[in-house]
Amino acid sequence: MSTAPDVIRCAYAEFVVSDLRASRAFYVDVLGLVVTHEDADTIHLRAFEEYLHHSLVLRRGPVPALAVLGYRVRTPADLDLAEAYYRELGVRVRRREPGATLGIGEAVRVEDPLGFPIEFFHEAVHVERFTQRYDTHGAGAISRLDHFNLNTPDVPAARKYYEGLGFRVSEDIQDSDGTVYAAWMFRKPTVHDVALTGGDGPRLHHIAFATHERHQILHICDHLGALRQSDMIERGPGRHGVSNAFYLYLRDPDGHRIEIYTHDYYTGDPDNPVITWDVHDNQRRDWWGNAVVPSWYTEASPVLDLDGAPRPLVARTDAREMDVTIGADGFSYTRSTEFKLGEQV
Ligand SMILES: O=S(=O)(O)c1ccc(O)c(O)c1
Ligand SMILES: [Fe+2]
Repeated sequence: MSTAPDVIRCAYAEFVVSDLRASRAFYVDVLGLVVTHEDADTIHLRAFEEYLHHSLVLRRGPVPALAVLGYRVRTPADLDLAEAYYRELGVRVRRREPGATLGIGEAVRVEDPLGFPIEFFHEAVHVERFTQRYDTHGAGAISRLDHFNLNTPDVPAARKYYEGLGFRVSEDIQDSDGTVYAAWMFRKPTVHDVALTGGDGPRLHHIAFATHERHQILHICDHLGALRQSDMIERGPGRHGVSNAFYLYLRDPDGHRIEIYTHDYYTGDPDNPVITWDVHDNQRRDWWGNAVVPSWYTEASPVLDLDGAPRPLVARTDAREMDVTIGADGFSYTRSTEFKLGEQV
């Protein structure tokens, strides 16, 4: 294989949304993201610690879907490496002129081997960093984009592909037969830039933004309650087993899943130990043993190809986590010698 591009981190996502006004009310008025640019068809948003043009683009369109996930690479020369690397993989590759993505320089956009639309870029417009603009932060201040979570049918194959890009595993979920249900992989020194969640794919399971404090997550819950929009809360708040982050999952007006996630832990040393969880450990997904709602396992956003058409799904053939345990409750244990029957839907 030719040399892979040097990926620094996950950097942005572009969602197609059906009602830009309703999406703006959620992402700006509730989540408090900063508007870098908006027009009749798009809103470009960033979180408070971000100084690149955007980390989320909302684009008005008929079919809510993921349009692209952006990874930042270390140098402009990495774009040539990306182009050669993906052409060698035999997938569709497009070079994009500076500004083809507003605020972003020259880029290479591909349909990766897992079926996801991925954009590699280096140059981007710098905008005001609101890190200490406490005059603008709400009580639910969001600091930055943290990770992507992807539904893909074959987690070991997806792990191998991402290892080829220099990503390392921090944690995973397996069973005693060696079936892998999920894996968390990183380039920046945190638990993940990308998580691979076993399921029919390619689908986007969620993107996550990080806050510094748990109370900021709790405020978002209270804010949604005050708006009588608590139905946007899908799962949590709670404490993850994997990653140890305090978490909340929201569904935006089109159903795109957004996680709000307190900072996890440092993974930057070369000997960072991998944590493997038993799929029957009911503290793996929620440290307090709370069940994972079924929709969290079954629902996700479709993804578009480079022509803007929704990608057909490939069904997972390995065992499904929801079949072997409902979230953190069904047929699982708190202490490995004491199985308990949880509720099964
Ligand atoms: O539910 S898990 O504890 O496995 C989990 C851990 C980290 C995440 O970012 C996530 O979405 C889910
Ligand atoms: Fe997540």
